[in-house]
Amino acid sequence: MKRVSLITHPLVDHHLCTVRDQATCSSEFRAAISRLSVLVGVHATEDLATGPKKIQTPICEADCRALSVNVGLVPILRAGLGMVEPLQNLLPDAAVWHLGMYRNEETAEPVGYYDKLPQKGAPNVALVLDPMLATGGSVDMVVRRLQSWGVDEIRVLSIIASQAGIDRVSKDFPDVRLYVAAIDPSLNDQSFIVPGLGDAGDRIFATPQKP
Ligand SMILES: O=P(O)(O)OC[C@H]1O[C@H](OP(=O)(O)OP(=O)(O)O)[C@H](O)[C@@H]1O
Ligand SMILES: O=c1cc[nH]c(=O)[nH]1
Ligand SMILES: [Mg+2]
Repeated sequence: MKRVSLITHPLVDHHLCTVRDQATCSSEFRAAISRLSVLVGVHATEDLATGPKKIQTPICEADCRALSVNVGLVPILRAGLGMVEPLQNLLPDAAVWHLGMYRNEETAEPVGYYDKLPQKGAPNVALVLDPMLATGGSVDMVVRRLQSWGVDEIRVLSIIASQAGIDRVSKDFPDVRLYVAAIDPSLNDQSFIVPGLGDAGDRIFATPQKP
């Protein structure tokens, strides 16, 4: 099983230029995040289980295949919201389970602030959505929560990950698969990804970024 998939595609390269560029406005940033999410999402779903399904076409009966697993989308608020619609377009029947989390600015440790997961009804496969995987602390917390909920298989979809974040999540959760459009080499002293793209949540929602 491949644990970390770096999606390589000319369109990934092209749209990464847009999201990295500090001159990109918020609406163009959202559009590029959406396009990148589709490219990552197609790869992250390419081996989902399917089963046979007979379909009556206008001409005759056809032997088709349909998804046989229950897939849930788990965006990490806020920035993960930018990846929901493109993934819903690929998986129109998927439930969306929101988890709210922000990083403490001094410690970069994640702080949970929204979690309404019910007791039961965990999906077979959860696709965790967050454009940025920096220290890996937020994803670590979310994976633990989803495991305690009873999700069988967890896949993390990010646009930009740091090498340190990937190493941390892979070490802590060898069964969790990661799908990313870019792996950046380092973190700065505020635990922002370098070169990265800045604060994804602020750029998606046009809220002022701290210098
Ligand atoms: O890997 P980590 O070090 O945990 O960092 C990544 C997290 O930080 C960002 O969220 P942020 O705290 O900026 O919240 P926001 O999405 O509301 O802007 C980002 O969207 C991830 O959730
Ligand atoms: O580089 C980073 C790190 C965390 N969150 C972001 O939005 N960007
Ligand atoms: Mg943010």
